[in-house]
Amino acid sequence: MAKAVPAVRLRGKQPCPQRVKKNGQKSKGKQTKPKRDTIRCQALKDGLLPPARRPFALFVKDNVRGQKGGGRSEWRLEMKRLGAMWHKLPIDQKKRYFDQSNAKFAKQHFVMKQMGMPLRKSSSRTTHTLAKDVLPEPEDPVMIGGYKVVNADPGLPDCHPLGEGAYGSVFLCLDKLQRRCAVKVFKKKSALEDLNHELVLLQAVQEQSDQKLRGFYPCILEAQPCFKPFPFLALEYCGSSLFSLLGEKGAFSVDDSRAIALQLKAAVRGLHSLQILHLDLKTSNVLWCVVRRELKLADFGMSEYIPGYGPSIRFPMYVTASYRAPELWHAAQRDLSKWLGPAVDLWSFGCVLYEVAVGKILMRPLRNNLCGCENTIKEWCQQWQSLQKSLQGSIRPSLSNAQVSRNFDYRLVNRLHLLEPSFRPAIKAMLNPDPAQRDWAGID
Ligand SMILES: Nc1ncnc2c1ncn2[C@@H]1O[C@H](COP(=O)(O)OP(=O)(O)OP(=O)(O)O)[C@@H](O)[C@H]1O
Repeated sequence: MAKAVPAVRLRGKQPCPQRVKKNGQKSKGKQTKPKRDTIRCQALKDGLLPPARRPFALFVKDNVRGQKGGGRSEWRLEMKRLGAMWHKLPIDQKKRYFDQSNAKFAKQHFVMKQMGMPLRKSSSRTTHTLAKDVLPEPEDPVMIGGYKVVNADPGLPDCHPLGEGAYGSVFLCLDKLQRRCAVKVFKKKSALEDLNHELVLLQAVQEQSDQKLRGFYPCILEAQPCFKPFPFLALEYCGSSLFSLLGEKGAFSVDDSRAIALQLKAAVRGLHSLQILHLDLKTSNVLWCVVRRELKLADFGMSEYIPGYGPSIRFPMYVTASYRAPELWHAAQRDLSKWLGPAVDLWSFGCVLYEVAVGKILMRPLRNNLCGCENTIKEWCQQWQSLQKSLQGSIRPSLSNAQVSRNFDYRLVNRLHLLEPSFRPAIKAMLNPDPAQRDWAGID
Protein backbone atom coordinates (compact mmCIF):
# COMPACT_ATOMS: atom_id res chain seq x y z
CA MET A 1 0.00 0.00 0.00
CA ALA A 2 1.32 3.44 -0.86
CA LYS A 3 2.41 5.46 2.11
CA ALA A 4 0.39 8.58 2.74
CA VAL A 5 2.09 11.96 2.48
CA PRO A 6 2.74 13.31 5.97
CA ALA A 7 -0.23 15.18 7.38
CA VAL A 8 1.49 18.50 7.36
CA ARG A 9 0.28 21.64 5.76
CA LEU A 10 1.32 21.92 2.18
CA ARG A 11 1.37 25.51 1.21
CA GLY A 12 1.35 24.72 -2.49
CA LYS A 13 1.04 27.48 -5.00
CA GLN A 14 -2.64 27.76 -5.74
CA PRO A 15 -3.37 28.28 -9.40
CA CYS A 16 -4.69 31.79 -9.83
CA PRO A 17 -8.43 31.57 -10.16
CA GLN A 18 -9.06 32.17 -13.82
CA ARG A 19 -11.60 34.80 -14.48
CA VAL A 20 -14.34 33.18 -16.51
CA LYS A 21 -16.76 35.20 -18.53
CA LYS A 22 -20.43 34.33 -18.43
CA ASN A 23 -20.25 32.57 -21.81
CA GLY A 24 -17.53 30.28 -20.49
CA GLN A 25 -14.58 32.01 -22.22
CA LYS A 26 -11.57 32.92 -20.17
CA SER A 27 -11.22 36.62 -19.57
CA LYS A 28 -8.26 38.23 -21.25
CA GLY A 29 -8.19 40.95 -18.66
CA LYS A 30 -5.21 41.08 -16.29
CA GLN A 31 -5.76 39.20 -13.06
CA THR A 32 -6.02 41.52 -10.09
CA LYS A 33 -4.07 39.91 -7.26
CA PRO A 34 -5.77 39.63 -3.88
CA LYS A 35 -4.80 42.55 -1.69
CA ARG A 36 -3.24 40.40 1.05
CA ASP A 37 -0.77 38.94 -1.44
CA THR A 38 0.19 42.37 -2.66
CA ILE A 39 0.84 43.47 0.90
CA ARG A 40 2.78 40.29 1.67
CA CYS A 41 4.89 40.53 -1.49
CA GLN A 42 5.68 44.16 -0.81
CA ALA A 43 6.59 43.36 2.80
CA LEU A 44 8.84 40.53 1.57
CA LYS A 45 10.52 42.87 -0.91
CA ASP A 46 11.06 45.42 1.84
CA GLY A 47 12.67 42.75 3.99
CA LEU A 48 10.01 43.03 6.70
CA LEU A 49 9.05 39.37 6.55
CA PRO A 50 11.26 36.30 6.86
CA PRO A 51 11.28 34.41 3.52
CA ALA A 52 9.52 31.06 3.23
CA ARG A 53 9.68 28.37 0.53
CA ARG A 54 7.48 25.43 -0.31
CA PRO A 55 8.90 21.89 0.32
CA PHE A 56 9.67 21.19 -3.33
CA ALA A 57 11.43 24.53 -3.72
CA LEU A 58 13.64 23.65 -0.74
CA PHE A 59 14.37 20.25 -2.25
CA VAL A 60 15.27 21.89 -5.58
CA LYS A 61 17.59 24.32 -3.83
CA ASP A 62 19.46 21.42 -2.21
CA ASN A 63 19.66 19.18 -5.26
CA VAL A 64 19.82 21.34 -8.34
CA ARG A 65 22.73 20.75 -10.72
CA GLY A 66 24.14 23.38 -12.96
CA GLN A 67 24.13 27.11 -12.74
CA LYS A 68 21.22 29.49 -12.74
CA GLY A 69 21.08 31.39 -15.98
CA GLY A 70 21.69 28.32 -18.14
CA GLY A 71 19.55 27.60 -21.19
CA ARG A 72 15.79 27.23 -20.88
CA SER A 73 15.68 23.68 -22.23
CA GLU A 74 18.52 22.70 -19.91
CA TRP A 75 16.56 24.07 -16.97
CA ARG A 76 13.41 22.25 -18.13
CA LEU A 77 15.30 18.95 -18.23
CA GLU A 78 16.79 19.58 -14.82
CA MET A 79 13.34 20.27 -13.37
CA LYS A 80 12.05 17.04 -14.95
CA ARG A 81 14.87 15.13 -13.27
CA LEU A 82 14.22 16.79 -9.93
CA GLY A 83 10.49 16.16 -10.26
CA ALA A 84 11.10 12.45 -10.78
CA MET A 85 13.53 12.36 -7.85
CA TRP A 86 10.99 14.12 -5.63
CA HIS A 87 8.37 11.58 -6.62
CA LYS A 88 10.58 8.68 -5.61
CA LEU A 89 11.91 10.31 -2.46
CA PRO A 90 11.19 8.18 0.66
CA ILE A 91 8.54 9.67 2.92
CA ASP A 92 10.87 10.31 5.86
CA GLN A 93 13.25 12.33 3.65
CA LYS A 94 10.31 14.25 2.16
CA LYS A 95 9.04 15.03 5.64
CA ARG A 96 12.25 16.90 6.37
CA TYR A 97 11.43 19.39 3.60
CA PHE A 98 7.80 19.64 4.70
CA ASP A 99 8.89 20.40 8.24
CA GLN A 100 11.40 23.00 7.14
CA SER A 101 8.85 24.64 4.87
CA ASN A 102 6.11 24.63 7.50
CA ALA A 103 8.44 26.12 10.05
CA LYS A 104 9.39 28.94 7.70
CA PHE A 105 5.77 29.68 6.75
CA ALA A 106 4.61 29.52 10.36
CA LYS A 107 7.31 32.02 11.25
CA GLN A 108 6.32 34.27 8.37
CA HIS A 109 2.63 34.08 9.40
CA PHE A 110 3.54 34.83 12.97
CA VAL A 111 5.32 38.02 11.94
CA MET A 112 2.44 38.89 9.59
CA LYS A 113 0.00 38.42 12.46
CA GLN A 114 2.05 40.63 14.74
CA MET A 115 2.09 43.31 12.08
CA GLY A 116 -1.64 42.94 11.62
CA MET A 117 -1.35 41.85 8.00
CA PRO A 118 -4.30 39.90 6.59
CA LEU A 119 -3.79 36.13 6.54
CA ARG A 120 -5.40 33.51 4.35
CA LYS A 121 -7.95 31.45 6.23
CA SER A 122 -5.89 28.35 5.39
CA SER A 123 -2.90 29.86 7.20
CA SER A 124 -4.53 29.11 10.53
CA ARG A 125 -4.28 25.41 9.64
CA THR A 126 -0.62 25.47 10.69
CA THR A 127 -0.42 22.88 13.43
CA HIS A 128 0.19 24.02 16.98
CA THR A 129 3.29 21.94 17.40
CA LEU A 130 4.78 23.53 14.34
CA ALA A 131 3.79 27.04 15.43
CA LYS A 132 5.33 26.44 18.85
CA ASP A 133 8.54 25.16 17.34
CA VAL A 134 9.10 28.32 15.40
CA LEU A 135 8.10 30.99 17.92
CA PRO A 136 10.85 33.54 17.60
CA GLU A 137 13.69 32.93 19.99
CA PRO A 138 15.03 35.90 21.93
CA GLU A 139 17.84 36.23 19.39
CA ASP A 140 15.30 36.30 16.56
CA PRO A 141 12.80 38.94 17.73
CA VAL A 142 9.80 40.43 15.98
CA MET A 143 10.63 44.03 15.14
CA ILE A 144 8.54 47.07 14.28
CA GLY A 145 11.08 49.44 12.83
CA GLY A 146 13.79 49.69 15.46
CA TYR A 147 11.50 48.43 18.24
CA LYS A 148 11.60 44.87 19.53
CA VAL A 149 8.12 43.53 20.29
CA VAL A 150 7.68 42.08 23.79
CA ASN A 151 4.80 39.92 24.93
CA ALA A 152 2.52 42.22 26.96
CA ASP A 153 0.95 39.21 28.68
CA PRO A 154 3.58 36.62 29.61
CA GLY A 155 0.77 34.25 30.62
CA LEU A 156 -0.25 33.92 26.98
CA PRO A 157 1.62 32.54 23.98
CA ASP A 158 2.68 34.79 21.09
CA CYS A 159 3.46 38.47 21.39
CA HIS A 160 0.25 39.72 22.86
CA PRO A 161 -0.48 43.41 22.18
CA LEU A 162 -1.11 45.92 24.98
CA GLY A 163 -4.39 46.78 23.37
CA GLU A 164 -6.33 46.52 20.18
CA GLY A 165 -8.74 49.18 19.14
CA ALA A 166 -10.49 50.85 16.29
CA TYR A 167 -7.25 52.13 14.71
CA GLY A 168 -5.01 49.11 15.05
CA SER A 169 -2.89 47.50 17.74
CA VAL A 170 -0.57 48.85 20.40
CA PHE A 171 2.48 46.67 21.15
CA LEU A 172 4.75 46.72 24.15
CA CYS A 173 8.27 47.11 22.77
CA LEU A 174 11.85 47.73 23.79
CA ASP A 175 13.84 50.45 22.08
CA LYS A 176 17.56 50.29 21.31
CA LEU A 177 18.38 51.27 24.88
CA GLN A 178 16.10 48.50 26.19
CA ARG A 179 13.57 51.07 27.46
CA ARG A 180 9.92 50.04 27.38
CA CYS A 181 7.71 51.86 24.90
CA ALA A 182 4.27 51.51 23.33
CA VAL A 183 4.17 51.25 19.54
CA LYS A 184 0.79 52.02 17.98
CA VAL A 185 0.41 50.40 14.56
CA PHE A 186 -2.30 51.99 12.40
CA LYS A 187 -4.02 49.41 10.23
CA LYS A 188 -7.14 51.01 8.82
CA LYS A 189 -7.47 52.20 5.22
CA SER A 190 -7.16 55.72 6.57
CA ALA A 191 -4.04 54.77 8.56
CA LEU A 192 -1.93 57.67 7.32
CA GLU A 193 -4.56 60.30 8.12
CA ASP A 194 -5.27 58.66 11.49
CA LEU A 195 -1.61 58.74 12.42
CA ASN A 196 -1.14 62.31 11.23
CA HIS A 197 -4.20 63.51 13.11
CA GLU A 198 -3.08 61.92 16.37
CA LEU A 199 0.47 63.14 15.83
CA VAL A 200 -0.56 66.76 15.21
CA LEU A 201 -2.67 66.86 18.38
CA LEU A 202 -0.05 65.12 20.53
CA GLN A 203 2.62 67.49 19.23
CA ALA A 204 0.35 70.45 19.99
CA VAL A 205 -0.17 69.34 23.59
CA GLN A 206 3.52 68.59 24.04
CA GLU A 207 4.72 71.87 22.55
CA GLN A 208 2.08 74.27 23.78
CA SER A 209 1.51 73.15 27.34
CA ASP A 210 3.78 74.10 30.20
CA GLN A 211 6.33 71.72 31.70
CA LYS A 212 4.01 70.51 34.47
CA LEU A 213 1.07 69.84 32.18
CA ARG A 214 3.18 68.13 29.52
CA GLY A 215 3.71 65.23 31.94
CA PHE A 216 0.04 64.25 31.64
CA TYR A 217 0.37 63.12 28.01
CA PRO A 218 2.61 60.40 26.52
CA CYS A 219 5.86 61.55 24.94
CA ILE A 220 6.34 60.90 21.23
CA LEU A 221 9.48 58.85 20.54
CA GLU A 222 9.09 58.42 16.80
CA ALA A 223 6.47 58.65 14.07
CA GLN A 224 6.84 56.60 10.88
CA PRO A 225 3.99 57.58 8.54
CA CYS A 226 5.59 55.80 5.54
CA PHE A 227 6.51 52.55 7.29
CA LYS A 228 5.43 49.41 5.40
CA PRO A 229 3.10 47.64 5.68
CA PHE A 230 1.57 49.95 8.28
CA PRO A 231 2.56 53.32 9.69
CA PHE A 232 3.35 53.45 13.38
CA LEU A 233 3.73 55.84 16.26
CA ALA A 234 6.16 55.01 19.07
CA LEU A 235 5.28 56.50 22.46
CA GLU A 236 6.84 56.28 25.89
CA TYR A 237 5.35 53.44 27.93
CA CYS A 238 3.07 54.95 30.58
CA GLY A 239 1.86 52.01 32.67
CA SER A 240 -1.35 50.00 32.64
CA SER A 241 -4.73 51.40 31.74
CA LEU A 242 -7.28 52.01 34.50
CA PHE A 243 -9.44 49.48 32.68
CA SER A 244 -6.95 46.64 33.08
CA LEU A 245 -6.11 47.62 36.67
CA LEU A 246 -9.81 47.61 37.53
CA GLY A 247 -10.05 44.17 35.94
CA GLU A 248 -7.13 42.88 38.01
CA LYS A 249 -7.78 44.47 41.39
CA GLY A 250 -11.29 45.93 41.38
CA ALA A 251 -12.12 49.45 42.59
CA PHE A 252 -9.30 51.83 43.59
CA SER A 253 -8.92 53.02 47.18
CA VAL A 254 -10.44 56.39 48.05
CA ASP A 255 -6.95 57.94 48.12
CA ASP A 256 -5.98 56.57 44.71
CA SER A 257 -9.39 57.50 43.24
CA ARG A 258 -8.89 61.06 44.47
CA ALA A 259 -5.35 61.22 43.05
CA ILE A 260 -6.63 59.89 39.71
CA ALA A 261 -9.52 62.39 39.68
CA LEU A 262 -7.21 65.34 40.40
CA GLN A 263 -4.63 64.39 37.77
CA LEU A 264 -7.24 63.55 35.16
CA LYS A 265 -8.94 66.89 35.80
CA ALA A 266 -5.61 68.68 35.20
CA ALA A 267 -4.99 66.67 32.01
CA VAL A 268 -8.46 67.30 30.57
CA ARG A 269 -8.52 70.97 31.55
CA GLY A 270 -5.07 71.35 30.01
CA LEU A 271 -6.44 70.01 26.73
CA HIS A 272 -9.46 72.31 26.90
CA SER A 273 -7.20 75.30 27.48
CA LEU A 274 -5.61 74.47 24.09
CA GLN A 275 -9.10 74.31 22.53
CA ILE A 276 -8.80 70.53 22.15
CA LEU A 277 -11.53 68.10 23.17
CA HIS A 278 -10.51 64.54 23.97
CA LEU A 279 -13.85 62.98 23.00
CA ASP A 280 -12.97 59.44 24.01
CA LEU A 281 -12.43 59.58 27.75
CA LYS A 282 -12.79 56.10 29.20
CA THR A 283 -10.89 53.89 31.60
CA SER A 284 -8.92 52.15 28.81
CA ASN A 285 -7.54 55.48 27.62
CA VAL A 286 -6.27 56.61 31.01
CA LEU A 287 -2.89 55.13 31.96
CA TRP A 288 -1.73 54.85 35.56
CA CYS A 289 1.75 54.13 36.81
CA VAL A 290 1.06 52.32 40.10
CA VAL A 291 4.55 52.84 41.52
CA ARG A 292 4.82 56.56 40.83
CA ARG A 293 1.05 57.18 41.13
CA GLU A 294 1.24 59.14 37.89
CA LEU A 295 -1.49 59.46 35.32
CA LYS A 296 -1.27 59.96 31.57
CA LEU A 297 -4.09 60.60 29.18
CA ALA A 298 -3.73 58.57 25.97
CA ASP A 299 -5.42 58.03 22.61
CA PHE A 300 -6.07 61.24 20.73
CA GLY A 301 -7.57 59.34 17.82
CA MET A 302 -11.02 60.85 18.30
CA SER A 303 -9.87 64.21 19.62
CA GLU A 304 -10.84 67.38 17.78
CA TYR A 305 -10.30 71.07 18.09
CA ILE A 306 -13.36 72.74 19.62
CA PRO A 307 -15.65 73.51 16.66
CA GLY A 308 -14.68 76.89 15.30
CA TYR A 309 -11.01 76.53 16.39
CA GLY A 310 -9.87 73.85 13.98
CA PRO A 311 -10.78 71.45 11.16
CA SER A 312 -14.28 70.11 11.00
CA ILE A 313 -15.98 67.02 12.37
CA ARG A 314 -14.57 63.71 10.99
CA PHE A 315 -16.83 61.04 12.44
CA PRO A 316 -20.60 60.47 12.48
CA MET A 317 -20.40 60.00 16.28
CA TYR A 318 -17.90 60.54 19.08
CA VAL A 319 -17.18 58.96 22.49
CA THR A 320 -17.59 55.26 23.40
CA ALA A 321 -21.27 54.53 24.13
CA SER A 322 -21.20 54.01 27.94
CA TYR A 323 -19.33 57.31 28.37
CA ARG A 324 -21.32 59.30 25.80
CA ALA A 325 -23.19 62.39 26.99
CA PRO A 326 -26.99 62.36 26.48
CA GLU A 327 -26.98 65.34 24.11
CA LEU A 328 -24.88 63.39 21.57
CA TRP A 329 -27.13 60.36 21.34
CA HIS A 330 -29.61 61.77 18.88
CA ALA A 331 -27.52 64.48 17.28
CA ALA A 332 -27.26 64.25 13.50
CA GLN A 333 -23.71 64.52 12.09
CA ARG A 334 -24.42 67.96 10.64
CA ASP A 335 -25.48 69.19 14.12
CA LEU A 336 -22.64 67.51 16.00
CA SER A 337 -20.45 70.62 16.04
CA LYS A 338 -23.24 72.35 17.99
CA TRP A 339 -23.00 69.74 20.74
CA LEU A 340 -19.29 69.00 20.86
CA GLY A 341 -17.81 71.03 23.67
CA PRO A 342 -15.98 70.64 27.00
CA ALA A 343 -19.25 69.47 28.61
CA VAL A 344 -19.03 66.23 26.58
CA ASP A 345 -15.64 65.41 28.17
CA LEU A 346 -17.03 66.39 31.58
CA TRP A 347 -19.79 63.79 31.32
CA SER A 348 -17.30 61.07 30.34
CA PHE A 349 -15.05 62.20 33.19
CA GLY A 350 -17.92 61.68 35.66
CA CYS A 351 -18.45 58.15 34.32
CA VAL A 352 -14.71 57.38 34.65
CA LEU A 353 -14.61 58.71 38.22
CA TYR A 354 -17.55 56.52 39.25
CA GLU A 355 -15.95 53.44 37.64
CA VAL A 356 -12.61 54.04 39.35
CA ALA A 357 -14.22 54.46 42.79
CA VAL A 358 -16.83 51.70 42.52
CA GLY A 359 -15.25 49.24 40.09
CA LYS A 360 -18.32 49.03 37.84
CA ILE A 361 -19.44 50.91 34.73
CA LEU A 362 -22.05 53.45 35.83
CA MET A 363 -24.12 53.43 32.64
CA ARG A 364 -24.17 49.64 32.22
CA PRO A 365 -27.55 48.28 31.13
CA LEU A 366 -30.26 48.21 33.78
CA ARG A 367 -31.41 44.80 34.96
CA ASN A 368 -34.15 43.17 32.83
CA ASN A 369 -33.38 45.75 30.22
CA LEU A 370 -31.23 44.46 27.42
CA CYS A 371 -31.37 47.66 25.42
CA GLY A 372 -27.89 48.68 26.47
CA CYS A 373 -26.46 51.79 28.00
CA GLU A 374 -28.51 54.18 25.87
CA ASN A 375 -31.60 53.32 27.94
CA THR A 376 -29.68 53.67 31.19
CA ILE A 377 -28.56 57.16 30.16
CA LYS A 378 -32.15 58.01 29.18
CA GLU A 379 -33.35 56.75 32.54
CA TRP A 380 -30.64 58.79 34.28
CA CYS A 381 -31.91 61.95 32.58
CA GLN A 382 -35.57 61.19 33.34
CA GLN A 383 -34.86 60.51 37.01
CA TRP A 384 -32.43 63.39 37.40
CA GLN A 385 -34.55 65.21 40.03
CA SER A 386 -34.61 62.26 42.41
CA LEU A 387 -31.02 61.27 41.61
CA GLN A 388 -29.90 64.80 42.41
CA LYS A 389 -31.55 64.62 45.81
CA SER A 390 -29.86 61.30 46.42
CA LEU A 391 -26.51 62.76 45.45
CA GLN A 392 -27.07 65.59 47.92
CA GLY A 393 -26.98 63.08 50.71
CA SER A 394 -30.44 61.66 51.20
CA ILE A 395 -29.73 58.34 49.51
CA ARG A 396 -32.47 55.92 50.40
CA PRO A 397 -31.50 52.71 52.17
CA SER A 398 -30.46 49.85 49.95
CA LEU A 399 -33.14 47.45 48.85
CA SER A 400 -32.87 43.73 48.39
CA ASN A 401 -32.38 42.47 44.82
CA ALA A 402 -35.99 41.31 44.57
CA GLN A 403 -37.25 44.69 45.72
CA VAL A 404 -34.97 46.50 43.32
CA SER A 405 -36.29 44.62 40.31
CA ARG A 406 -39.84 45.60 41.35
CA ASN A 407 -38.91 49.21 42.07
CA PHE A 408 -37.59 50.52 38.80
CA ASP A 409 -36.78 53.94 40.30
CA TYR A 410 -34.38 52.44 42.80
CA ARG A 411 -32.02 50.84 40.31
CA LEU A 412 -29.99 53.94 39.57
CA VAL A 413 -30.25 55.31 43.12
CA ASN A 414 -28.87 52.01 44.30
CA ARG A 415 -25.84 52.45 42.06
CA LEU A 416 -25.13 55.78 43.73
CA HIS A 417 -25.24 53.97 47.04
CA LEU A 418 -22.00 52.22 46.17
CA LEU A 419 -20.18 55.51 45.74
CA GLU A 420 -18.05 56.92 48.53
CA PRO A 421 -19.98 60.02 49.80
CA SER A 422 -17.10 62.44 49.21
CA PHE A 423 -17.31 61.78 45.42
CA ARG A 424 -21.05 62.43 45.16
CA PRO A 425 -20.84 66.24 44.68
CA ALA A 426 -18.46 65.72 41.74
CA ILE A 427 -20.78 63.18 40.11
CA LYS A 428 -23.70 65.56 40.63
CA ALA A 429 -21.78 68.40 38.99
CA MET A 430 -20.53 66.38 36.01
CA LEU A 431 -23.43 64.09 35.20
CA ASN A 432 -26.06 66.77 34.88
CA PRO A 433 -28.22 66.02 31.81
CA ASP A 434 -28.06 69.71 30.89
CA PRO A 435 -24.61 70.34 29.33
CA ALA A 436 -24.77 74.03 30.26
CA GLN A 437 -25.04 73.10 33.96
CA ARG A 438 -22.05 70.73 34.09
CA ASP A 439 -18.94 71.93 35.90
CA TRP A 440 -15.77 70.76 37.66
CA ALA A 441 -17.10 71.28 41.20
CA GLY A 442 -16.27 68.66 43.78
CA ILE A 443 -12.77 67.73 42.61
CA ASP A 444 -10.25 69.71 44.62
N1 LIG B 1 1.81 55.03 25.86
C1 LIG B 1 1.22 53.92 26.28
N2 LIG B 1 1.69 53.25 27.34
C2 LIG B 1 1.12 52.13 27.79
N3 LIG B 1 0.02 51.57 27.23
C3 LIG B 1 -0.51 52.17 26.17
C4 LIG B 1 0.05 53.39 25.64
N4 LIG B 1 -0.72 53.77 24.59
C5 LIG B 1 -1.69 52.86 24.48
N5 LIG B 1 -1.58 51.89 25.42
C6 LIG B 1 -2.46 50.70 25.61
O1 LIG B 1 -3.01 50.32 24.37
C7 LIG B 1 -4.45 50.36 24.43
C8 LIG B 1 -5.01 50.86 23.12
O2 LIG B 1 -4.43 52.14 22.83
P1 LIG B 1 -5.25 53.28 22.10
O3 LIG B 1 -6.45 53.60 22.92
O4 LIG B 1 -4.32 54.40 21.79
O5 LIG B 1 -5.67 52.53 20.76
P2 LIG B 1 -7.04 52.61 19.98
O6 LIG B 1 -6.86 51.73 18.79
O7 LIG B 1 -7.37 54.03 19.73
O8 LIG B 1 -8.06 51.96 21.02
P3 LIG B 1 -9.62 52.31 21.22
O9 LIG B 1 -10.26 52.18 19.88
O10 LIG B 1 -10.07 51.25 22.21
O11 LIG B 1 -9.70 53.69 21.81
C9 LIG B 1 -4.77 51.25 25.62
O12 LIG B 1 -5.98 50.86 26.22
C10 LIG B 1 -3.60 51.03 26.55
O13 LIG B 1 -3.86 49.92 27.37
